Amino acid sequence: MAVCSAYTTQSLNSTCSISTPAKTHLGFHQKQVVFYRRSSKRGGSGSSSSPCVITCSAGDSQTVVIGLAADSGCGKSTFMRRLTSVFGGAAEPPKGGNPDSNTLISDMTTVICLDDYHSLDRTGRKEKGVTALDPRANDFDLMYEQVKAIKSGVAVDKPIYNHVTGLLDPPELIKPPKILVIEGLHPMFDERVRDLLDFSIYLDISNEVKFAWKIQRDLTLLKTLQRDMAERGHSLESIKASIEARKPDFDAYIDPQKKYADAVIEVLPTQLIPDDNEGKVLRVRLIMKEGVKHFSPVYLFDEGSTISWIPCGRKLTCSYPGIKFHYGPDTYFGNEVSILEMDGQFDRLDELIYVESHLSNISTKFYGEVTQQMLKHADFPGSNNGTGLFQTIVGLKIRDLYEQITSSKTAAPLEATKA
Ligand SMILES: Nc1ncnc2c1ncn2[C@@H]1O[C@H](COP(=O)(O)OP(=O)(O)OP(=O)(O)O)[C@@H](O)[C@H]1O
Ligand SMILES: O=C(CO)[C@H](O)[C@H](O)COP(=O)(O)O
Repeated sequence: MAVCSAYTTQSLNSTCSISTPAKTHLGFHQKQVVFYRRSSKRGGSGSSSSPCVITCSAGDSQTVVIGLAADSGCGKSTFMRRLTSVFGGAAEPPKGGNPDSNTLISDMTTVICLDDYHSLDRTGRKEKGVTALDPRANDFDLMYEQVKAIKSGVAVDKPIYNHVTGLLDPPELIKPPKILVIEGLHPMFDERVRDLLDFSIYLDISNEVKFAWKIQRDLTLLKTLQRDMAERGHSLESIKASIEARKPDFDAYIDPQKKYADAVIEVLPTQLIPDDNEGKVLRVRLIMKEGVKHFSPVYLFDEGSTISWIPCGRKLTCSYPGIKFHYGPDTYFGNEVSILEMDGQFDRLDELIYVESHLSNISTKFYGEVTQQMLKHADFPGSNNGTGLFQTIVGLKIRDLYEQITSSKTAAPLEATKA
C-alpha cells in the first residue's frame, strides 16, 4: 500500500483514485489518503492490489528536521532547552496529554524523543536480553515513516515510551511543527531516517566525563532524598556497572553515528590540569563539517588558519587553570572539518562578550547575542564552559539554517515565475 504524504487533489491523475481516508497501522493522521492504482488497461474502475506510486506535493510549509544523537545522560535535554530558547518561547509537554510524555512543544519547535520508538518495553528487553541501545529493541520502520510524514506536513500518532513505568503507552498526536528535533540514541542509525535530516548533531561525551555527570546527577538525587553515605557508595557502584553494561552496545550502535553528524560537540577532560580526574574543568571541541548546505562553520580570527589563543588578561578574568582556545582545519572520519576548541572555564559570564567578538560566522542577529543567551541560562549545566558556549552557537546556526531553508523555498517559486 502506498501512502501519500500530504493531501492534495492536484497530485491525482487519471490512473489513480482515492480510497477511504483512514488511519493506518503506521499512525498517520487526518490528511493521510491512501491511493490505489486504477486498472486503466482493463478499463476497470475498481482498485487493484498493486500500489499507486504518486509523488505528492508537500504542504505549504515543510518541516525542517534536526537530529540530535547522544547516549543517555549526556546533555540532550539541556541542549534542547538552549535551542528552543534561541527560537523564543518555552518548550512544554503536550497540553492535556500523558503526563509522562517525552515530547516538548514550543511555538516553533517540537522535540520528540526517539525512546518512543522502543519496540520492546522494559520487561520485553529483559526477557530477550537486549538493551535499549540495540536496534532490535527499536522500530526503525515506524520511526522513518512517521518522521517522513511529519516532514511533509502530516500529523502522526506517535507511540510513547513511559520511562516511569517502563511500558509503551497509548500514542499521542504530533502535528507538523516548523522545526522538528528528533533526539535520542539513534537519529542517524537508519539510513532512511538519516536522509530526512536537514542537520545533525552528535554529543560525544568521553567516558570519564559521562561518569562524572552521572555521579553528580545521582548523588544530587540521593542528597535530595536525604539518603545516607552507604547508599551513595552503593549508587556509585551501580552507576559504574550501568555504564559498563551499556558500553558494548554503545560502541556498536550509538558511537558510530558521529561520523554522519554535521556538527559534533566532543567533551573531554581538561589538558590544563595534569592528570585531572575530577571532570569539572572540561576541554570541549566543536567539530564542524565543511560543505554542508546552509551551514558555514564558525571561525576564530581568520578562517582556515590554525590559531591558539589564551584570552585571559585584561579583558577576561581567568582563575586557575585558565582558558585556552584553539581553532583550525582538520579531518574527521575522512571528512574536511573545522574545529573550534575551548579548554577551561569562565569566571565571569558577562565577560564572554570579549570572546564572542573574536568569533565569526556565529549567525547572531545582534552584537552580543551569544553572551545574552548564555547569561539568560547561566543556571543550566555547562554555562561556564565550552559545552554551554558551543551548544548556544549550534542553536544559532540551526536558526540560521532554518531561515535559509525556508527563505530559499519561498524564493523558489518567484524565481521560477521570473524565468
Ligand atoms: N554541560 C554540562 N556540564 C555539566 N554537567 C552536565 C552538562 N550537561 C548535562 N550535565 C549533567 O548531566 C545530567 C543529564 O543531562 P541532561 O538531562 O541534559 O541529559 P540527557 O541526555 O537529556 O539525559 P537523559 O537521556 O537521561 O534524559 C544533568 O543532570 C547534569 O547533571
Ligand atoms: O538509554 C536510554 C535512552 O534514554 C534508556 O535507557 C532507555 O530509553 C530505556 O529507558 P528505561 O531505562 O527508563 O527503561
